[in-house]
Amino acid sequence: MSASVLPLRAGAGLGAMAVPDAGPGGSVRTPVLHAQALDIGHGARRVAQALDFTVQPGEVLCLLGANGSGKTTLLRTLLGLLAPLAGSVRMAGQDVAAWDRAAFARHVGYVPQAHAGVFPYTVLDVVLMGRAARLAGFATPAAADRQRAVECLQALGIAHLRSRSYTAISGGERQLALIARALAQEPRLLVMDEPTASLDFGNQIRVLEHVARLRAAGMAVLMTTHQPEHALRVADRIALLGGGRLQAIGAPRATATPAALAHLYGVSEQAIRAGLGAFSPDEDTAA
Ligand SMILES: Nc1ncnc2c1ncn2[C@@H]1O[C@H](COP(=O)(O)OP(=O)(O)OP(=O)(O)O)[C@@H](O)[C@H]1O
Repeated sequence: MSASVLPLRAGAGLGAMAVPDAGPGGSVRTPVLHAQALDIGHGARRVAQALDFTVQPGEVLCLLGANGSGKTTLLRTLLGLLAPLAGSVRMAGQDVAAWDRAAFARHVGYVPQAHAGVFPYTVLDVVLMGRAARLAGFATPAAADRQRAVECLQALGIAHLRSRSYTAISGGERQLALIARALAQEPRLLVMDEPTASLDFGNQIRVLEHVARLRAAGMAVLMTTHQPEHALRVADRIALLGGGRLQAIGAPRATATPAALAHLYGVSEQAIRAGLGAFSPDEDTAA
């Protein structure tokens, strides 16, 4: 993968109705995302309730939770794809439901869990779709957009796949293509649902390294993962979702303690420590 950081454009979101909020360091900034008293679920079925948290500019927030705890339901609610059962979601200070969808697509990029896809677009075409949010009306992508899409493919180490059909590449390659597509949007906030789930060890590390670079370039990232060691590696803050509540949110090593993870996943602390190995947080030195 290229070591280059994809530059972000300033002012991609809406600044109107911005609500200052205390971030992880206690500083007052306008959150990229702010969930307040949020209840989530499907139809009448409540999956989690009373969720309160922010994502700050340039912050990586990792969401951990057991299977079925509601991580995907939460992400889909934050993105306006599911209606909140109660409470609100604000992006850059404005309620998600009130955003113009084109402006929203410039503010937020979404990397869903990789799916097979139906239409045999080339990988480059799939990534170019990420540029659509930045094109006026029905304008077709310009050479600069194609160049940008290729740069995103290069950044994820899959430029060699550009002419291949999206339906005829592996699940891990599709995952990387979806990340490249979201990067091509140049969003202020990147929301990723288990981005490393189907990747080999090398690509998992590359994606985590890329998350760190995006953060350094000022992009906020909200991602779910089933691997606490990944969260401990890249997160500024970790949130634990379980039992229908946000059980904790805060600094990685103070939040994802063996005791908290044992409670979250329903296994022993000893098993957690063994599973985390060198990543096991030392609670005596937790920040
Ligand atoms: N479309 C749906 N309709 C009704 N219930 C759903 C729907 N999708 C998910 N659920 C239920 O909502 C709950 C939360 O599911 P969700 O997919 O958000 O969990 P998750 O934490 O992302 O799980 P995993 O880690 O297994 O991906 C589960 O009980 C699930 O069965």
